[in-house]
Amino acid sequence: KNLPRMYFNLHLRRNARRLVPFLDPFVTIDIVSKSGWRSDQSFDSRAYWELKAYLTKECSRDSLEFCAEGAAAGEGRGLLLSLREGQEVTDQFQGVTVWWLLVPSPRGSSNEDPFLRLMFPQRHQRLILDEYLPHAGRIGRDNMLVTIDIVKESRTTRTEELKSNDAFKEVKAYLSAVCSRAPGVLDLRADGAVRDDSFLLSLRKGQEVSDLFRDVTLWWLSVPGSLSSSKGSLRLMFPQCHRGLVLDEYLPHVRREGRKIMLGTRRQRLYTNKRERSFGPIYYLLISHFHVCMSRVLHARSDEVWNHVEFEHPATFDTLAMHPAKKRRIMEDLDTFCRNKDYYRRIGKPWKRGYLLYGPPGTGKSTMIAAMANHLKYDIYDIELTSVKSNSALRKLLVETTPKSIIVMEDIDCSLDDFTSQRGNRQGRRVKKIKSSCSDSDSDDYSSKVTLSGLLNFVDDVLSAQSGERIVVLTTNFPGKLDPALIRCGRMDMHVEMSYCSFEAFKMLARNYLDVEAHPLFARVEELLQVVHITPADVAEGLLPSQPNVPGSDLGVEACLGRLIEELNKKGPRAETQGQS
Ligand SMILES: Nc1ncnc2c1ncn2[C@@H]1O[C@H](COP(=O)(O)OP(=O)(O)OP(=O)(O)O)[C@@H](O)[C@H]1O
Repeated sequence: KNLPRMYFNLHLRRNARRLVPFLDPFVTIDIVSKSGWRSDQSFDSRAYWELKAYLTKECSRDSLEFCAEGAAAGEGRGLLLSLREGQEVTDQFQGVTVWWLLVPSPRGSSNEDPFLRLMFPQRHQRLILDEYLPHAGRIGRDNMLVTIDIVKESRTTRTEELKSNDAFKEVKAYLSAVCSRAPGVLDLRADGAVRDDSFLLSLRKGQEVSDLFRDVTLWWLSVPGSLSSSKGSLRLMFPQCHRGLVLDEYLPHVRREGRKIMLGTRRQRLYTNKRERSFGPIYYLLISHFHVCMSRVLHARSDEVWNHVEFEHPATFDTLAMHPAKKRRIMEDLDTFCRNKDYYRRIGKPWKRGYLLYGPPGTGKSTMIAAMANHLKYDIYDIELTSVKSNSALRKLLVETTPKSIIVMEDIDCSLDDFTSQRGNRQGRRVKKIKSSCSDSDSDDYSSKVTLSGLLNFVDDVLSAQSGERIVVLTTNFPGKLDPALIRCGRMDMHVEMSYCSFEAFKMLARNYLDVEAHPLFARVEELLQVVHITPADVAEGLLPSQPNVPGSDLGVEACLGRLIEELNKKGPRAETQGQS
């Protein structure tokens, strides 16, 4: 009985559906990936990529099937989910339903990319064209991926040569920390053991890791280098809507943290300037014949103006024997300098500080420099001025120094052209202690043409123009001989006298060398130190225990103190005038 009614209903519904397009027809818009009047002049259609990014964001809520893209093919997991070819999704806008379809490109078409097809009822045409599409474009734009490549090497503006990029090193160090806490990243490289007991983790080529910053997920990808371009890069990817956050906050944060990690794990270095060699006429003849290739060789060599070794001097402010108040003042001065980057910027002063250390030989000037470097974890650049042939060579040396370094010029009174009378007898003695392991320091030619005015210029101009903090230390045995311009306040901000051994300094040396705080013989030593001038170096020599394996034994201590008292008696009060010329 119901059969005719059922048949009638079905028939009615089917025909009614056929009628709908006539009553309420659909509009179809195809958005292609390339546009242009001619096929050979096509260019990427911005609308296509924006709408694709929009669909990625909006449709990922309900859809169950996706295509994952974002990073270039084969370069990792990617960030953006997108529709599969032939897949259809719906979207709602102000109560209106629209259909999106990713249509494969027709066979034989010049454009191989699929295109996006939008369908909606014609009666909503104005709403869709005037409001929905601009709205979708805006959201899509915000979700398009921005990529930033931090390259391993960059070109210097001065010489246009490739130079390692500091930002790359900092990002790599930062990512090392990210990698070590990312549970999903299972294959890591542990390269560059920077301390005896630690490794720097890094991504393998093509590997990705995500990082979370203020609730925003960002992705890093290690991009291999190519023959034509650089040695590779680290690629940062993030949605466009976070551009401000990434550029203004995240990247500076990455560099800051990376620098901290590098500082905590790196080894300090001691740099010494390479000796410049003079060339004879045959060399110049060769140059004229093989100009192009030789100039390349020379150019490659010209950047290597420094030799370096790892800096492992054990001296610290704890082991440095000097009056405690004076020592504290120097340490506070160094700490204040390091902390006050913003202050220096605010008052328009370059972030550098000069220290003049003066005093007789053996009073601890070199030891003080090593203690400063160890305290601040800075590198040392030791400039042997007598091997620097010209003012321009000195400029190059200073330009190549890095931030967080102490630039040292020892025995400055004997090193400049303006002090020629002194040079011969002082050379050879000066570069001895903290860089004894460096092979390139032997020197037999003292024909430096660095002038005082050149030095003043560079300490002021070159170092002031560089970014990052630098400390300049000059040492001398004869402060009275130095040109006042060189040591005036602003160039040498702090003058530190390294004096003969006081009783306070002696007690520190006794504690370090003999492990004793007090002893009956101390009273005699104190008496003698009031009238005898002896350097800490000589005291240290006297205190070296005769039985090094038993530093605390009474016999050892007694014998050492006795030997020192003998030495002091031998020197006698007349020693007061020595070394003070
Ligand atoms: N104040 C000090 N505290 C601890 N050790 C010292 C001190 N002064 C000197 N010494 C010891 O004496 C040795 C020589 O000292 P140092 O080379 O620092 O003196 P200097 O003033 O730089 O001498 P020069 O003017 O000859 O270069 C050091 O290796 C160190 O062991």
